[in-house]
Formats: sequence, structure tokens, C-alpha cells
Amino acid sequence: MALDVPFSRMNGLGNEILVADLRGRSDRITPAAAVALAGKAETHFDQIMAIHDPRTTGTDADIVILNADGSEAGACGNGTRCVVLYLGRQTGAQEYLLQTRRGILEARALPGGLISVDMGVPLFDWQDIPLAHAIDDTNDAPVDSGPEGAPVLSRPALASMGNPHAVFFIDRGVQTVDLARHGAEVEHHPLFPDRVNVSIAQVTGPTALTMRTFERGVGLTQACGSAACAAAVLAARTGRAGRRLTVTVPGGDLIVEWRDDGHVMMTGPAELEWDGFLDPVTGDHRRAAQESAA
Ligand SMILES: N[C@H](CCC[C@H](N)C(=O)O)C(=O)O
Repeated sequence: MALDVPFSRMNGLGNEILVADLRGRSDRITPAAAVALAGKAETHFDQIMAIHDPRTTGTDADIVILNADGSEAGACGNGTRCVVLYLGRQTGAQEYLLQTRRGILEARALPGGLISVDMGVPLFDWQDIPLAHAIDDTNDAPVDSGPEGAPVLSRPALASMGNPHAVFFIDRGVQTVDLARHGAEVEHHPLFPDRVNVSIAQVTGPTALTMRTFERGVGLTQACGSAACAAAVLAARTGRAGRRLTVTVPGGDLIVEWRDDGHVMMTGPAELEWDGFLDPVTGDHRRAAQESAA
């Protein structure tokens, strides 16, 4: 097998992304290759964004998203901004239509370097998140983590951004809660047949929220764009904040706006680290001879 798939190591607010370019070929990155790449220090990643030839006329590319454990994700906000940066280096274009499992997303490079993605319309029905069964109120789900009778995290609000999210709103302790432990527990709670991305969030003002995320299929990450969207939308939906928020995650800030037409716009940076080539079957890789400047 050959190391013939070009890829770029990028990040979106520290969310570690490999953008792999499989256009013009019919194969895919195997789950085994993803796990192998995730296991090496140099290519350790949270998500691979695999770019394939467009499936729909008028779109620029079809994107397959893989988590570090080789599972597939329906949405990745930070990775989508990285795809725009990747394509923009080649085409110079500012606007893209990218097809994902979640649907066709409109993304745009803004003057000044930030990238904005239309993350679509959030879903709140239990079947859409999805949940194993109906519950009374997806804003107040019967899910706890921690000691019986004195849970550390209790009753999250739920949404799908094309992938499932549970957001625990807490008054303090975003930086101190043991999210590695509680996130792993909630990720596998029986209410979530497809598992769930787990966030803790504190609303710090009518236009500001600070949060951390334990990602399904990955673990703790520096940033999770779709979780930031879910938290912002759920903060507005539960009357905790307005519809345009600065969302602070460990890696930095995202701007999230839940527009009146229901679409969620997410704006933030994307950064190039270096370029290379990978084998989509084994996950072997090498860096390109000429290291790119970020
Ligand atoms: N980091 C991504 C989300 C990945 C979600 C993934 N862990 C899943 O749903 O399985 C983001 O920026 O939106």
C-alpha cells in the first residue's frame, strides 16, 4: 500500500484535526487506519475530516468524519472550518457547500481569517437525538453522574446538532469537575443508544458561556464546535441566555448565533500545522518534505 493520500494536520481552537484528501479515488480511510493514526504522537487527532468527491451537484465535496476510536460522527464544527482552510489554500474561494451526514453545510472564509459555518437546525425530539425511549422533557433529562443521592452532574439538556449532545448547566466548577470520569460514564448511559457527547457549561452573562466537553469516541478535547452550538442553543432554549453567545472552551472562543430562521451559525479560527501523506488502509504516514508555515 502507498502513502498517497495528501493530508494536513490542522486544529480548530486546539481540537486536533487531520484533513485527508481522498478526491479522485473510491477508497475510504479504514477505522483501523484511524486508530493507528490516533495512536501515534505526531498524528494524534480528535477527528479526521476525509474529503471525498461531491455526491450532489453544486456541492464542493462530500465529507466523512471519523473519531479517534474509528467511529463515524455526523457533525464536526471545528473540523468543518479546517476543511474550508484546506480547500481555500487550493482554490482561493471563500464560500463552500460541504455535504456531511448531517446534510449540506454552507461555510465561508471571512475577511480577517475567521471561518463561519452554518451548522444547520438543532433537533430536540427524543427520536432525533436519539434516545432509547421518550422522556418528559429533553431540557431536563433523567441522567445523573456521581454518588447516589449526591450526584456531581444532574439532569442535562439534550440536543442533536447532527450528533448527540448532553449539556449539564452548572453554576460553578466548569474547570474543576472531573469530566474525564463523569463524561465517560454519561457517554455510555443507557438512555443514549448511539452514545453521546457530554459537556458541562456555565452561563456567565446574557451573551457568554464557558464550557468543557468530553467527546463521544474521543474523550476530553480542547474544543468541540458542535457541542458549543448545542450548549448555546440549549442556554437560549432554557431561558438562561440570549441567542448570540461568545462560547469559551479550553482552546479559545467561538461565536455562536442561533438565527431566527432556526439555523446555528458558528464562527471561529482554523490553523494549519503541517502537511503529509498517509496510507488509508494501514494509517502509516510521512510528513511532506517541505514543512508548511502555519
Ligand atoms: N469536535 C467536533 C465534534 C465531534 C463529535 C464527535 N465526537 C461525535 O459526535 O462522535 C466538533 O468540533 O464539532
